[in-house]
Amino acid sequence: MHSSNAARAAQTVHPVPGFGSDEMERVADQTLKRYTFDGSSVRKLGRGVSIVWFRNDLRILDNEVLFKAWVSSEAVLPVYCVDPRIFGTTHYFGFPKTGALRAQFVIECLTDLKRSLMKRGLNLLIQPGKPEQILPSLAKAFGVHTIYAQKETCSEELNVERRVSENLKKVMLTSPAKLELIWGSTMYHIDDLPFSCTSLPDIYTQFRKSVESKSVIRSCVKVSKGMAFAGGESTALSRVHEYFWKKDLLRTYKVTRNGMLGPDYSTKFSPWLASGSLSPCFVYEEVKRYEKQREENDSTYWVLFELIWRDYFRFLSIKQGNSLFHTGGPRKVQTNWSQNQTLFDAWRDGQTGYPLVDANMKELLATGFMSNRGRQIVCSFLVRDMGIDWRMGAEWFETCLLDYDPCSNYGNWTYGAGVGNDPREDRYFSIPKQAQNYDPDGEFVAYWLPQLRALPKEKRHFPGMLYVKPIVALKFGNTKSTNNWTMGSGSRRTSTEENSKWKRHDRNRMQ
Ligand SMILES: Cc1cc2nc3c(=O)[nH]c(=O)nc-3n(C[C@H](O)[C@H](O)[C@H](O)COP(=O)(O)OP(=O)(O)OC[C@H]3O[C@@H](n4cnc5c(N)ncnc54)[C@H](O)[C@@H]3O)c2cc1C
Ligand SMILES: Nc1ncnc2c1ncn2[C@@H]1O[C@H](COP(=O)(O)OP(=O)(O)OP(=O)(O)O)[C@@H](O)[C@H]1O
Repeated sequence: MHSSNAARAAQTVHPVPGFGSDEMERVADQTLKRYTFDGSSVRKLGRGVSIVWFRNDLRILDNEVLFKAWVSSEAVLPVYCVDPRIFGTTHYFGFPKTGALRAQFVIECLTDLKRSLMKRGLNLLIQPGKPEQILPSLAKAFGVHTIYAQKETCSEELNVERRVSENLKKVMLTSPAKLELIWGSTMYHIDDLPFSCTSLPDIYTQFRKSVESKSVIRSCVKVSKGMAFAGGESTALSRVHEYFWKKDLLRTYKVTRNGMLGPDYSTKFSPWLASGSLSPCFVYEEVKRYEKQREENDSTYWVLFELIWRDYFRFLSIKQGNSLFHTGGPRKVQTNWSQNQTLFDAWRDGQTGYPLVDANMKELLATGFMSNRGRQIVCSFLVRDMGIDWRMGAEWFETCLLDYDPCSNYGNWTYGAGVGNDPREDRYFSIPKQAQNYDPDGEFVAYWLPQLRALPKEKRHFPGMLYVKPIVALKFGNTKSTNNWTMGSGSRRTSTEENSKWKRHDRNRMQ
């Protein structure tokens, strides 16, 4: 981002959570106190040294990896590897694999984690390099018996896990350290699913109903005072406190969640969930506590409903393997996507001529975040109105999103592109309808495109000559293309799209 843009963005973004550092620390300490016990009920049988390899689980609260390491050894070495591959490029289109904003967010997570660990007499070794090189040599140097880490599911991460194991055997010939991978990251534990991941239902609703009726969400793992961890996830815990308790927004989540502007229409938990600074089981327990103490309604349930989507995409990544990243998706749908660079650049830079799309893309660039509504709109616009290869959009999201997670990102993109596992998904988001329903006064677009603020509200979404010319015509709209781009050049058509009328596409409401 240019520095002038950055300065402008800094003035227009809301801090989430909106707490000062004192309040944040108080909330984090109080929350962790509730999740702390004296350790007397856990027998610490372990001997020797173990490594905790932190990956996407940058927290203390409800961290089973940390807990297992603690009970199974006398000394614990926490390590985070700054893998140079995450600063490489995305697979097909060569975007930066990690955009600057997510890199900054992860640095903040690490700083906080290190600070909390140090408060309690542990340290976090943050080492640049590949895990398969760093971990075996540390394991050898310290005579480590086990490396504990959270299990991942996508091939890049699985390859790293495999290489770590292989190198442990090479480097420690006589008694190699074990790599013990522990499930985490979802609300429903993989071992508690009523089916194996290979027979995961292809329809979300079937998955949800089945886990809701047959599985139980495990209690959070309690941290121990003896182990003396606390507070690394201060901002995450503060945000939960702020959203649920202080601002009392959980009560109305279901009616506000489709908003796009400001910090409070939705929880904004996703960056912390993705980096693992926040446990979804902790969020579940907080929802239950809120329901007991304040109110139980559709909104309180709906946060869990959304978290079950998150779980679903994680489990799907196991079932689908690399087909999740392939152009035809898990259903191997044959489509002639365009990779027209001019169209793609206009989308990426927020220069399409459609303020609703452009404002969302500017928000993504400036903040690393975009609302769920916005993501669905820009995804539909890219794949349906522009006919561009959905993987270009997905890889750009991979670069930019603070909450980037391969399963949720590629899972949602395959759905949006109509190549996901649910054959009923074929969704077109009409820009005029979305604008009318979700930004009727043009407040969102005027926020990110200040030049539109001077216009009357009803003109902000279709400012005509006063704004960038629309780069393509809408498939089901009445806006004329101004650069002679026609449906044939780079657009894709499927018979279902041609036949479908605009319908309400809120996936969640449809089910
Ligand atoms: C094209 C596209 C790409 C996406 N990429 C990602 C991604 O890389 N990482 C990511 O975490 N989410 C992704 N999402 C899902 C969703 O947009 C974000 O999780 C949500 O906007 C985050 O804001 P929030 O925390 O305020 O959500 P809330 O509305 O407050 O929801 C609470 C939590 O539920 C989960 N959740 C909500 N919606 C979804 C969903 N559709 N799929 C999976 N989990 C969901 C998230 O963990 C979220 O934090 C994507 C959605 C689309 C349409
Ligand atoms: N965590 C991840 N984040 C992003 N992409 C991932 C992740 N894990 C795996 N992938 C992607 O999955 C794909 C790997 O699948 P596969 O091994 O079939 O690829 P490939 O043979 O290189 O792909 P293709 O045959 O399509 O060129 C790659 O696109 C890889 O980048």
